[in-house]
Amino acid sequence: FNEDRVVLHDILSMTKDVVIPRKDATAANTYIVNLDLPPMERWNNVLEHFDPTDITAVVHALMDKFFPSKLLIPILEKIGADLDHYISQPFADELRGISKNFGINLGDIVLGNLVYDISAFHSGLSKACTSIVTSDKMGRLIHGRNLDYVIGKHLKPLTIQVDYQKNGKTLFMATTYVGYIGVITGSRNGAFSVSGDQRNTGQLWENLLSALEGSWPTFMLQRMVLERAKDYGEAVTLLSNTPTIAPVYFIVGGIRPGEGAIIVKDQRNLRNVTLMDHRWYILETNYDPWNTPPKSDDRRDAGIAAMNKVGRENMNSAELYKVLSVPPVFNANTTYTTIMSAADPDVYHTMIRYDAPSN
Ligand SMILES: CCCCCCCCCCCCCCCC(=O)NCCO
Repeated sequence: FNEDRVVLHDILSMTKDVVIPRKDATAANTYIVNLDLPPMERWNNVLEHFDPTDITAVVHALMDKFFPSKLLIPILEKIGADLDHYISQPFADELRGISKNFGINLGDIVLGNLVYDISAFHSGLSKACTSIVTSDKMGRLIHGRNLDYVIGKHLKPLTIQVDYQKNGKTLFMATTYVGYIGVITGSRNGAFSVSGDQRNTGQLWENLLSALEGSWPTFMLQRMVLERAKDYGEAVTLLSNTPTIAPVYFIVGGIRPGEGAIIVKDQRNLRNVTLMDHRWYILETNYDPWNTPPKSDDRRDAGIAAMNKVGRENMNSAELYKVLSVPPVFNANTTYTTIMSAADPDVYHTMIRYDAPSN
């Protein structure tokens, strides 16, 4: 019966008049995280709306993907539970709080939060993600990103916006998956926006050495910078000069014309910074700006073509969303699209891409 269904689906797809119904993209809900609360309590307000077993399922699915040997999982969980060696405060206690208050294995929650740092190195694993900082006709900067990742079917229902507050006021906005306390996408009002794209270079042992030397878990650094940096310049300096466990591309947008940067990082050191300057947009996927992307995964040229087709005169949040919806920039692994502008908090918007093309 299942085989028949697959065949029928294929035939219908080939018939031009028949439209296969697809799910629609859905706006992500926003939850407040109060940074004035003790770290152990900060995430209660979020986690109480979700089923903790969904978070454990995500971690196990990720481990299955990256470390297929089941024997490794309890060992990795044990290493993860020893978190004070590689995670500083308040992050260590936030993770303890999530574990204790919601009955999630501490090793699991730690591993889930370090999955980027133990999987971003030179490997044949699939990659995808696109970040764009662009100016519109008026010179206002808008920052858009697609977060593409494996196991999207588990991650989409856990996609949320977080309003990080201090003294009852928003300090910065972020988009994340429930249980993931680092920031991969975020914007600090009146200051800067930032997104991280995966960079697969170097070897796993370099990540491990970097962790032993006390480097930052990559996306906890992004969150720290959103909490501490007062403006675009300070953000670029901190993101460029702080050692991370894994290599990464940090894409930063500011609030003034020309304030855009692609920061290329090795495990410990800064590799290169490309500034926006007089260009009207910058675009990064998962390849070094000075290299040609592989033919098998050229989201860069597809994105550039889509941006140029819109043109600076017509660029706005809706058009940027459309650019991020052009295949293969938009692909089977796209979990969410966020559009943000540090100059205007009302722009911040995340759509969960239930409408992504299937594999
Ligand atoms: C306990 C937490 C559960 C959720 C874990 C989710 C982990 C998500 C890690 C995402 C890392 C994103 C990297 C940047 C996006 C990108 O470039 N993707 C291409 C690689 O596939």
